[in-house]
Amino acid sequence: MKEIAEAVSTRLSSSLPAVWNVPETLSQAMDYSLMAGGKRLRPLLVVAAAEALGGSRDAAMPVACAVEMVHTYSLIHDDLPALDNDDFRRGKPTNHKVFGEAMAILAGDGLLTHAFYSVVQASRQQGVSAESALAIVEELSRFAGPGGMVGGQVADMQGEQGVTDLDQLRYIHEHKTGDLIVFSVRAGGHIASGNAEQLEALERYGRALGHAFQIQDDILDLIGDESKLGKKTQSDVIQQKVTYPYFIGIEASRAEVERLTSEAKQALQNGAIPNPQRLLEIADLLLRRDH
Ligand SMILES: CC(C)=CCC/C(C)=C/CC/C(C)=C/COP(=O)(O)OP(=O)(O)O
Ligand SMILES: O=P(O)(O)OP(=O)(O)O
Ligand SMILES: [Mg+2]
Ligand SMILES: [Mg+2]
Repeated sequence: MKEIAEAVSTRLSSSLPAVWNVPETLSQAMDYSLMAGGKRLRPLLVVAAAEALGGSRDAAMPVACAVEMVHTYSLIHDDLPALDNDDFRRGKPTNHKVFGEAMAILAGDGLLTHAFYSVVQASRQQGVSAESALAIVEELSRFAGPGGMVGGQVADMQGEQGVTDLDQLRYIHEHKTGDLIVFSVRAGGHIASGNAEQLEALERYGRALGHAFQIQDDILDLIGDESKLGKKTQSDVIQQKVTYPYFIGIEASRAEVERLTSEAKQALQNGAIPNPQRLLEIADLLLRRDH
């Protein structure tokens, strides 16, 4: 897993073609957050899902980088004063604290658009079929866009201002966090030309994993270690956010993370996925994560 994360970092750090003459500050701002020490979970899921179906790591790499670009843009914008107004992320000052708000907005815009360029490179450089690339572009727009992550972020923001019930909270989790995780595993499936049954199994895995992941994120915001997390805890309490622990308490939230983790693993065990081992390990790893 470390090896994959390193390969992703290497490719990400050289992903803007030199001939484009990108303004120096813009590429620095994009690089700053791309290289700030993320866990590379989503790229790992793209690669692991592709390999679980016998696809190649090289073919998965441009799409793995694309999802990390979208994820990174979302964190830069999430931290802006107009949204969560956070000063630290991954132990470092947030993008707007270093480059200013205007440049942070534009660095996010640059990452989002460049992600689609990177998906196309899977086809141009790695021989992923044009049809698979088209499916991946379609799903990236859907899962990251208004019907996906952006919609979830809007619901999250509106939830801060009004009443949220458990159903609405599930909607927020499903979209703001779950959809990019579902995208990641489905994209890996497309790279390996998976069939409908395989894509469905990967989606069910990703759905349960994404939900578990956000509940764990909310637990860590309450009781995690700031030095491990690299950001201030208690931000949900301060912003009066309604979270799983708020509704059902920490112990029940933990139990829910465990239940969802086994649900995720179960989804891979009906024989549709030939090599599910790494995906199963990732699920267990996330269950135990402390940052
Ligand atoms: C449109 C918009 C602004 C959307 C923002 C959506 C948003 C902030 C969702 C939160 C997702 C989440 C739990 C991130 C932490 O990921 P992680 O623990 O994998 O982070 P890492 O990359 O630092 O490891
Ligand atoms: O800042 P994060 O990554 O913990 O996400 P959220 O804003 O969804 O709490
Ligand atoms: Mg937020
Ligand atoms: Mg935030």
